[in-house]
Amino acid sequence: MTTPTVLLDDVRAVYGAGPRQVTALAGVTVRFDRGTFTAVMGPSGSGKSTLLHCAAGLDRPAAGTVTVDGTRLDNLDEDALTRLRRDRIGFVFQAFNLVSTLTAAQNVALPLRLAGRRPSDDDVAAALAAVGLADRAAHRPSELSGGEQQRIALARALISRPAVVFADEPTGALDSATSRQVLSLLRALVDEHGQTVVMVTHDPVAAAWADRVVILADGRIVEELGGGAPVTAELVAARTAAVEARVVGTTAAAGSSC
Ligand SMILES: Nc1ncnc2c1ncn2[C@@H]1O[C@H](COP(=O)(O)OP(=O)(O)OP(=O)(O)O)[C@@H](O)[C@H]1O
Repeated sequence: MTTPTVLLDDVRAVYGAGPRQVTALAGVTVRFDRGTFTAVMGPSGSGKSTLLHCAAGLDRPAAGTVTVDGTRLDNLDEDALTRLRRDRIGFVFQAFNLVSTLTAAQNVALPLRLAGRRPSDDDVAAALAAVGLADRAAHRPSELSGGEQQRIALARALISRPAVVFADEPTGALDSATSRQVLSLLRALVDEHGQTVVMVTHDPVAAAWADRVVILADGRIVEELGGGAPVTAELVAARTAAVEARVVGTTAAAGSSC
């Protein structure tokens, strides 16, 4: 059996306290194996971002354990957790992707420099070329489009080779051609470099690039697609719509009993 790159074991996450407490994850157990590409889907509010944040060590779960690359995150203090995130985890998040004062090349080199390893200019140039941005090396993030910024984040993941890349709606703001570019780069991280990718998305077409789709509802995994069988956009759309209908049905039934 392969060792999971990321393992969540009965993870619970809550926000707030008292009557306003919200259970965002109600006991999630899931593994992401090395060299696999998983899409995480589910209705709005189902816990997708919370799952990603817990798995990436950005939030600490209320209960349960998260293991990344063999290290249990609950055993780490904040400094060790920061180092693990920097060294072993790649982020393709729209909110905190790139450092605005650094050029594209400097942003690509940043995680390795912080880890005390200085990538050569050639390595940085090769990573930028791989994402089609060789001619943008000296640009700052504000001088790049949203899609180009996402690709810079991917170039960073190419050069620092983290154990796992977490992507939160990486194609949410992109046109379909740029989306395809970003998704094929994520696919290449898995197929050509044996890396592990976990991507939250609402888009069945994006999810169809993954090997496996995990569907959340109300903080629980309610369905998994893939695992050998092909994941098509049509199948993903049908299954996510069915889950959504069940959630809406449950909410309507709960509402009508008040
Ligand atoms: N900071 C917070 N404070 C209180 N509740 C929160 C907070 N963040 C998320 N929640 C709640 O936790 C639940 C899960 O939220 P989460 O953001 O993980 O869902 P999501 O599936 O990513 O949603 P979306 O698709 O809309 O981004 C929701 O009910 C949400 O309202």
